[in-house]
Amino acid sequence: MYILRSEHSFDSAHFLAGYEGKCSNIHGHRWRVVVEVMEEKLKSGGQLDGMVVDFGDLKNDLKEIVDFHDHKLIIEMGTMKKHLVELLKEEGFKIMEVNFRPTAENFSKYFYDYITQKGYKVKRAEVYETPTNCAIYEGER
Ligand SMILES: Nc1nc2c(c(=O)[nH]1)N=C([C@H](O)[C@H](O)COP(=O)(O)OP(=O)(O)OP(=O)(O)O)CN2
Ligand SMILES: [Zn+2]
Repeated sequence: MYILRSEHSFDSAHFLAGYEGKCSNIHGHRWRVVVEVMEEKLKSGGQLDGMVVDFGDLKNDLKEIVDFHDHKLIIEMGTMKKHLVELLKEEGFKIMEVNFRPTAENFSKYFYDYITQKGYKVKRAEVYETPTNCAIYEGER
């Protein structure tokens, strides 16, 4: 099995509604997203000869989704008063509402699913909240 690894990072704020402790407050991370894609066989012939996929394509696809989250406040839908969210948006703050609790675990599956849907055979996606804390999602294959 051949495995390629690519990574990209984004800076964003979040909070964990219902969490007791400092993470219930809005705070930020430099989120590091690492994905691995795999293939049993390398491409044969042409531009992609001897490759799993072109690193450039994987890098661009990962960057596109990761950059979309950069410098935003990411909140779980329904966990902040609607009018407060609207006011913040009116003030020009970038708020991104997601349908999951924004934990490293949920983000790892979220990025796994996105890259899979882009057509890659994804082995795993890792999301680092801090340099030493990381969640991993691996598909069942
Ligand atoms: N299993 C998980 N546990 C926690 C998650 C998570 O996504 N999955 N997230 C958080 C918070 O987002 C928090 O920001 C992380 O805090 P902490 O582990 O305390 O990390 P710090 O490096 O900021 O801690 P210091 O002690 O301040 O250095 C919590 N748990
Ligand atoms: Zn956090």
